[in-house]
Parts: sequence; structure tokens; C-alpha cells
Amino acid sequence: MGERTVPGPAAALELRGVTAGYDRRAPVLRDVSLAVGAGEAVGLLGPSGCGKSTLARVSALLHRPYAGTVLLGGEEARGWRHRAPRAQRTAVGVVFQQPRLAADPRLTLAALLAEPLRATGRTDGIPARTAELAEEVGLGPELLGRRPHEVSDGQLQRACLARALVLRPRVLVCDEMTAMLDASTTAALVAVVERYRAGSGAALLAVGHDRVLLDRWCDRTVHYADLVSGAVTPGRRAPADTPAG
Ligand SMILES: Nc1ncnc2c1ncn2[C@@H]1O[C@H](COP(=O)(O)OP(=O)(O)OP(=O)(O)O)[C@@H](O)[C@H]1O
Repeated sequence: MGERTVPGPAAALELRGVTAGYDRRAPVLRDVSLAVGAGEAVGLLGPSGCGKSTLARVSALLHRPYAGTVLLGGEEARGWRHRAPRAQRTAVGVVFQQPRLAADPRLTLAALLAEPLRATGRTDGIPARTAELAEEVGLGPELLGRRPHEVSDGQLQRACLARALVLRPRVLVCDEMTAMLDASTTAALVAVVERYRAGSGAALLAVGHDRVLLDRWCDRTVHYADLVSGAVTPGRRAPADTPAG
């Protein structure tokens, strides 16, 4: 009798042979593969301009690759940006480096937090959910009525993180989330992410330049160069990173 193959648990996020960029003739990502296991935290290092943010955007279904496959919980992505099925779009939360580019300047922080709830028709209990999240990320209630230009970068990034968590994603992508922040705000936001992961079992892909932070924060740290043409095996450590950017 032939040996039975028992399938392993599906990765929370997987990129298989992804080629992507902004010009088909010169893609930024070429045949890149990466798997982030369910509940796993993976740090991604790499020199400035190598394509980490592009990879983060592909992972969050915000940028359509030219070739290759993105899987969420073992299911192939079936669309990109607003064409992604709602269940897949909401399975990934993303936080970018620059909150001022990511946040709509016309919205109050309360409206910013509630936006994904409204967009997905989950309008019941919005004030309670936004208050709960604001407290979780350390945003005082007096800040919720302010607009982005009336708060600090750190406060706005706390709001962006809360917004990324409001739909309780299975995967969180943090693209240099703390690069603009001081040490205490960095520690506070990392703690928020870790509390969320401990409570939800969500996976994390944390892109950054700070090797010490990523090593401390994540289960493993991979280097972008190791992702090209072949998956990184769990447990493999990245070689020393050259600080860049
Ligand atoms: N919207 C865009 N249009 C054209 N080219 C772009 C665009 N965004 C990024 N690029 C280019 O794609 C390449 C990879 O950029 P990306 O932002 O993914 O790199 P990165 O590794 O995140 O860099 P950094 O560490 O400096 O943030 C760069 O050469 C960049 O100039």
C-alpha cells in the first residue's frame, strides 16, 4: 500500500514564486517565496529599495503580482485591492511606515478607526469597539475627535495600528511600522501587536531595518535575498544585515 501523505497545516500567509513591481520588463520582486505559519511572527530585513514594501503590499492584496501565487490560510488570493473578496481582504491588516500618507486627513481618529467597520457593514456597536481599541493602543479618548494634523506621528500611528486590528485580521503586516517612532512608542506598539497575537493567534510579517528589534520581536528573521527562488525553511536564521536606508 502506498504511503499516505498527511497535509500539514496551511500557512497563514504564503507567497509562491511571486514576481511583481511597477514595470513588467524590470520587476522589483523576481520569483520570491515566503511562508508565515499560523501564529508565527516573521521579521523581514533587506537593503533599502530591494522590494520589502512591495512584498508587504502584495501580501496585503494591495498590489497585483505579474506572476506567482499569494495564499491566505491555504486559499489562493482571488483578487486585488477592491476586487479582492471581502473575506480575503479583511483577513490581512496592514500598517505602513508613514501614518500621514496612510490616514485620510479629513477624518477624525474615531472615524479613521471605524472606517473598516463601516466599509464592511459591521455598523453595530461601532462606538464601543472604537473605544475598546483606542484604549488598547493607548489613545486617550480626548484624541479621538481630532484629525491627523492635530496629533503627533506616534499618536497617529497608534490610530493606524488600531485601524489595522479593528476587523481582527488573521495576518498582520507591519511595514516599518516603528521606523519614525521613538523607543518608548516603538515598545508600546510592539506590545500592542503581541497582545493582539497572543489573544487571536494571528500571524505577523514585520518588515524593518532594525535587526535587533526584529530578532527580539519575531520567531525568526529572514533576509530578503534568501526569499528569491526558493522558500525559506522555518528556523533558518538570516545572515547579518547591512544597515541601509
Ligand atoms: N509606485 C512605484 N512606482 C514605481 N516604482 C516604485 C514604486 N514604488 C516603489 N518603486 C520602486 O521599487 C523598488 C522597491 O521599492 P520598495 O519600496 O518596495 O523597497 P523597500 O525595500 O521597501 O525600500 P525601503 O527599505 O527604502 O523602504 C525601488 O526601486 C522603488 O524605487
